Amino acid sequence: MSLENDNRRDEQRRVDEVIDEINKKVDSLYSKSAGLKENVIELRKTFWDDVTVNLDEPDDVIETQASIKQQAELLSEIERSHGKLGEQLKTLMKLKDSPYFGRVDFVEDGGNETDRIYIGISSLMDRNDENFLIYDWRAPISSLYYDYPPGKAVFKTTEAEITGEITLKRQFIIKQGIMEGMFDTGVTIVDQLLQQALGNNASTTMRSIVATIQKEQNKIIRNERSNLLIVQGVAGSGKTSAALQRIAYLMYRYREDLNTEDIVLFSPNPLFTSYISNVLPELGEANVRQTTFLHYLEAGIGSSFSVESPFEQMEYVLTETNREDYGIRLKAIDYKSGLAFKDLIDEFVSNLKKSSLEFKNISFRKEILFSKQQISDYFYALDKDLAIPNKMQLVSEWLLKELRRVQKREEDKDWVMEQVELLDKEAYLKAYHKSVKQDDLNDFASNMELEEEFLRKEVVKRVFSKIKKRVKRFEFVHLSETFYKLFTEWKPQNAPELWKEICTLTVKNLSNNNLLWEDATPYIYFKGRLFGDDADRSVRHLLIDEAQDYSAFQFAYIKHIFPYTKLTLLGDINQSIYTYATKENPLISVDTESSYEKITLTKSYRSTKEIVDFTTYFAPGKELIEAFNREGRIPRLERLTDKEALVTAIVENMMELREEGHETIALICKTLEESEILYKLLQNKIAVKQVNEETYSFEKGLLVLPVYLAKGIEFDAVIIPDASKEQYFMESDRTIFYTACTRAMHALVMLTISEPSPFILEAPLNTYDRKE
Ligand SMILES: Nc1ncnc2c1ncn2[C@@H]1O[C@H](COP(=O)(O)OP(=O)(O)OP(=O)(O)O)[C@@H](O)[C@H]1O
Repeated sequence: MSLENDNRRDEQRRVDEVIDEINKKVDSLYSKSAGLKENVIELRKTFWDDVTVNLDEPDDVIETQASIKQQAELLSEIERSHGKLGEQLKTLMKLKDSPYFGRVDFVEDGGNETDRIYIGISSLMDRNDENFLIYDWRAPISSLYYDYPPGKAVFKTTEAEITGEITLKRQFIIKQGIMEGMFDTGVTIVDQLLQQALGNNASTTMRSIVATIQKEQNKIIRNERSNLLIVQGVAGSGKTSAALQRIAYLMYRYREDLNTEDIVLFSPNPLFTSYISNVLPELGEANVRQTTFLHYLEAGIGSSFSVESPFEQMEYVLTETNREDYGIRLKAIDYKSGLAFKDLIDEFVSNLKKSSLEFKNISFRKEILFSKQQISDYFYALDKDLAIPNKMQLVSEWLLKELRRVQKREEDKDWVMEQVELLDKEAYLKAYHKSVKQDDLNDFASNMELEEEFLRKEVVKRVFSKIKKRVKRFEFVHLSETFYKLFTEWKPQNAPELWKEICTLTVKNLSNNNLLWEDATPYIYFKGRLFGDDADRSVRHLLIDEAQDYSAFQFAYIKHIFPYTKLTLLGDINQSIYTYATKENPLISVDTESSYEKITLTKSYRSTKEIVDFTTYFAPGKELIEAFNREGRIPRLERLTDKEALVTAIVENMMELREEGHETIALICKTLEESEILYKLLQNKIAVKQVNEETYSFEKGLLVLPVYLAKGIEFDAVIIPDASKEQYFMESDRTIFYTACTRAMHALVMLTISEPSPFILEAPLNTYDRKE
């Protein structure tokens, strides 16, 4: 006991010393930063003093511009340095609160000195910049902490592999500079700390997990060699957490040449985007580009169509079962999600080389400058062996040349003078200077003529620049009309079953400017095949969360447009709520040609042992699911007599859960429709908030939402308001029900008026409580 006390005292002393150092660094940064701030203020005040302004002669104008540029660059350089100091200060303030969370004592083979390695969210050197007081958790040496228990261990630096022995492994809980807990550990990361972290209430934003990263998760975070990294992890195994720490790791490892814009994260919905938005800033990193796949596609599709969201498609599949064309739509979704449809599009595109491309007239002031027929003739007269995108380029160049000719002709027309009057002051000034410069020997009258000529040119140039821009974007092609032909005139060789009916349905939607979700990726793929190089070279790393919900076509498209990007796919095949995704999904099978690495996570950290044990019985896949040993109350199934009793039961359960200390309680429904009906029933009885596709963040309390919007998110307690046989019965409902149940951290309550879902009955009676 006394040794333990001594150790603790020593460690607290070290914490105090490190905080002392931090304080000194903070003071020195403050004075530097104050100096820079003064510089900025001073420079802003005296900005114009050091600029030589002279606009008399053209040379003087150039000199003036250079002088302004120089001064502005100086100012922005100082401002940048000021910003960097600000970031350093922020990190130091975080370290001051909790300088580190772990320590490993390491003796390198062949040496006899023990290195004490303290690990925190950022590195800190001593005052002479000689020794590390704290190592960044991402430093190569820190992996010892995550990967090994005491004993033989090894870590890799960029140059070598260092072997040795860990003689001590210690974890700390330090808050506001005070050591609140300290554990020496034999296993990788001691359960006690993880227990504490997981026992907390759910939060409306996700937390970072640096102090308790598990060995398997560390493999994902630090993986550098794979171009395609696939992570299959059971519900709550820390896939999203690992993805975010991985981003932070990459930002650190490649800090010299990786910017936040080089990394993109596709998340399932905007609510989720806001849910995870805190993690990277918490780790001292700027947020990367986070978007949804829908958003990404919409940007490329433009305004010609309104694009159905994956959730609208889901809602249709779940609720519109009585629609006449329901069966056809399911067939269409199934077919268009697969690679056979991609091949069909390729076949159609090669057909377009011969005929059938639709073009648009290029008109100007109600006059057709180039008719669609003219453009088509030009296109089809080009060398047959050229690829379509090359031909598009040639057509565009031809049109631009022709447009320059028309532009010249238009300059003398009457309409131009009317427009000249509407020009801004700047254009007049420019024209004046040009006319003076060009002929200063002329008399005043001829200067006026020159000026008018310039102004006319300016007007026509402005108008034509818009047309030229559109030509450069190949807008002379009627893309939607050509796509439309895929489903109308064209007769494919390998048409799928019910192709005619699928076409009728597609045409109906396209004619109403609706692009169904299953058509969105094919459409943009088709666009790329016609217009060419659509590869996105700006993205170095793309991470896709909830990857099980992407179709084979979508994956193929992603690989096609990000050919040079390293991909990390994270998902759980047990949670594929879109049935088509289970086919040809890389989480299950990847073609053997491509090199990839797969990491499987089997331990679930989110839910209590009771919830994991119960849900494992009806998990759709056969993967091993291990519960983390954290106890809670047993899941409960309540059978009620009618709607009124159901509402009462929701209110009562809610009160009870609140009393138990749960703060975020979610009523998870199968569909949006169900959640809207329930919301109306509850609205006047209890404070409840509805979450829909437009919800961008949520607060603590009682929420009602459909399961597909709860994806990736967790709550203290989950109530399934209709866990009946009618609601969750078909095999395709299994993943939905499983996903809903696994959102719960501490408590799960299922309510039903009629017979309970057969999935619940697959679990033995001792894994849940039944209240009749
Ligand atoms: N190593 C860890 N230390 C502490 N908490 C962890 C750890 N790993 C996971 N967790 C916690 O477990 C919960 C689930 O993690 P996360 O959401 O990342 O899992 P997931 O695999 O993405 O889940 P799902 O697929 O069900 O959405 C989170 O609260 C997360 O903070």
